[in-house]
Amino acid sequence: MKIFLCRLSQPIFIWKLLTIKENNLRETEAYVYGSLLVISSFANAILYNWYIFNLRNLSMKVRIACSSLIYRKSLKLNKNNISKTATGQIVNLLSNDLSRFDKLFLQIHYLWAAPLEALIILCLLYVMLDPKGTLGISLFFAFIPIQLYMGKKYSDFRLETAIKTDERVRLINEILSGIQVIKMYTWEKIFIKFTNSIRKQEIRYIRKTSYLKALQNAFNKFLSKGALFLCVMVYIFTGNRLQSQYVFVIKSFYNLLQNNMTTNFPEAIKNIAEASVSVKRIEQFLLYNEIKHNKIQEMQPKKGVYLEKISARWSSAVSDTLSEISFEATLGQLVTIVGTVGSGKTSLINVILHELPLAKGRINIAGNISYASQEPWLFGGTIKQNILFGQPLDDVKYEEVVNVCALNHDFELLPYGDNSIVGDRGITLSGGQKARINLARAVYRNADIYLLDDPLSAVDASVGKQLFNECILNYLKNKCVVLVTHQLQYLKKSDIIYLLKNGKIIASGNYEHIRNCGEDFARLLNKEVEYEDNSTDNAMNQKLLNQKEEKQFYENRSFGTIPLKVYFSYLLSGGWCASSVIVIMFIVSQSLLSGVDYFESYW
Ligand SMILES: Nc1ncnc2c1ncn2[C@@H]1O[C@H](COP(=O)(O)OP(=O)(O)OP(=O)(O)O)[C@@H](O)[C@H]1O
Repeated sequence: MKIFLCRLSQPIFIWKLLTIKENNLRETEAYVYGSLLVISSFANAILYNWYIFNLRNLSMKVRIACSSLIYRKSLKLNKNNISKTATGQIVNLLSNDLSRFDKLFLQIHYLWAAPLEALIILCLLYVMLDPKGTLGISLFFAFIPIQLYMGKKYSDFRLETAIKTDERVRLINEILSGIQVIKMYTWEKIFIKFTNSIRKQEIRYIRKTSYLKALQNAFNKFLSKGALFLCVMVYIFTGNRLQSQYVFVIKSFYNLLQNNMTTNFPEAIKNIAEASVSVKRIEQFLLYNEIKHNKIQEMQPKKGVYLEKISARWSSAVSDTLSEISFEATLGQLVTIVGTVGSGKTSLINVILHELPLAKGRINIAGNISYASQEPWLFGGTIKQNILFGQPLDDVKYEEVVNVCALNHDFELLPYGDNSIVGDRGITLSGGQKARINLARAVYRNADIYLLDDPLSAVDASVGKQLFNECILNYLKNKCVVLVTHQLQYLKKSDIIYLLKNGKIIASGNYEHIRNCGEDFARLLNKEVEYEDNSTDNAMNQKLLNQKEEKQFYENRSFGTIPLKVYFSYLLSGGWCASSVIVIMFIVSQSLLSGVDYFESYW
């Protein structure tokens, strides 16, 4: 409000100074108005900067608060919803969507301040000069519905762009995380095609937004000059003699309007429209279901996992992934889950972790859980940090875990042992090494229940045997261990085996019992062997095929600084014709704008 008063008072003081003679003002009064003009300009500068500083501060706080909200939410999402939310979407929410708040806060007050200011200027012109002086302002008001319509269009385009950006960022993330595989199989061209096609769709919406922006800018430029022109013409054609003070004061009022009504007001509408899309996207993300942790029910005699006739599905569109499953694993037991590929073993582990919500049945987890996922996950840091995962270092325990997970030999081979950095610009580990570090992280954590999802698949037979005997059978002997495996040779040592088929338990009990209860178990054994043979053959064939392709595909690589021709090709990427038109239009429009200003001063 104070800024408002400072800005509006300036043309009034200018008017008073210009009409000294007509109003027979004394010299001291002229000094007073002159000083007030300087003071109001100075106060305006100070207050405006203070206002912007506070708004930026506020928008920064809101952005940080929302970032941490999204971050915390992403940690609480259950797996079902994580699969709906690609990493790309979260990255887009954190970067693109939240950045809309910065602009929104800077401009939001113009939504009410600009029309109010226009209204006050309308009254001032009416009182101070002539009713005709107000005519041009009506042009500003006439354009408000058009600007609101454009705001709506901005919001539509923003939503479409955001969806396409999500897709593109997700694809790029996947390409980056799997770049080694892509390069190994020489799939670069296919992925370049995918990326280009998604990028093209994204650019289509960005282009529409840019056209709208250009149209709005053209409107705004026309509006400010057109309003002044209309006002002056009406004044002359109604028989008045044009005086310089009249033009000067009207122009300074219209300059204020030009800033607020033709720049800040439409920007405010555009930013609100874009931010409302971002708010909806963030809201949708925050409303995703979270992992629900059941309270430990102490009535169970022993710590462990108890599932009673549970059914669960990943999405309502598919049939039950798991149906009518009763499962029990208690402290001191090694419980093994076996079954063909896709039979629901990992899904069962996800039910225990509360990642997959139950459709039916009861679940009771007594004790805390440590989990080693089927796909090893490592973060950028040392191997030691990956194993400790924030837990305090206990040297003896750490040594033991490294031993039982058969990592000692690997540490000897690595340049800095367990202090070697993995991930970005660090060393690249083999699949087996990653799997064992993943297992070591789970084992190092002190828990009652250990859920180990197929940790023995990525290692060779002798290391697998060592892991099973030393880690699972010996080190974790007093714990409740739930092991998912395809390695049927280890089943003899299991206390209970659950045989899964199509999401149902078709047999459970000890090894002898399972072996005698039907032919499924024997068939499973044979299938596993067949599958492994086929998959090896397929991998070999694929490799040969790719080696053939590799002969035709050469990778280009350059060194040194970026050559000038790269900048030129960037500038001309829209085509010679479009690029030349842009340059010519820029020169012409700038000359016209400067010409208008020159003509105004001459006139
Ligand atoms: N995150 C997920 N979102 C949606 N569906 C899933 C998800 N994880 C698994 N499924 C589906 O659930 C079914 C069972 O898969 P699951 O991974 O549990 O099998 P599995 O027995 O562990 O297989 P494998 O031996 O290959 O690990 C499959 O049809 C799979 O497509």
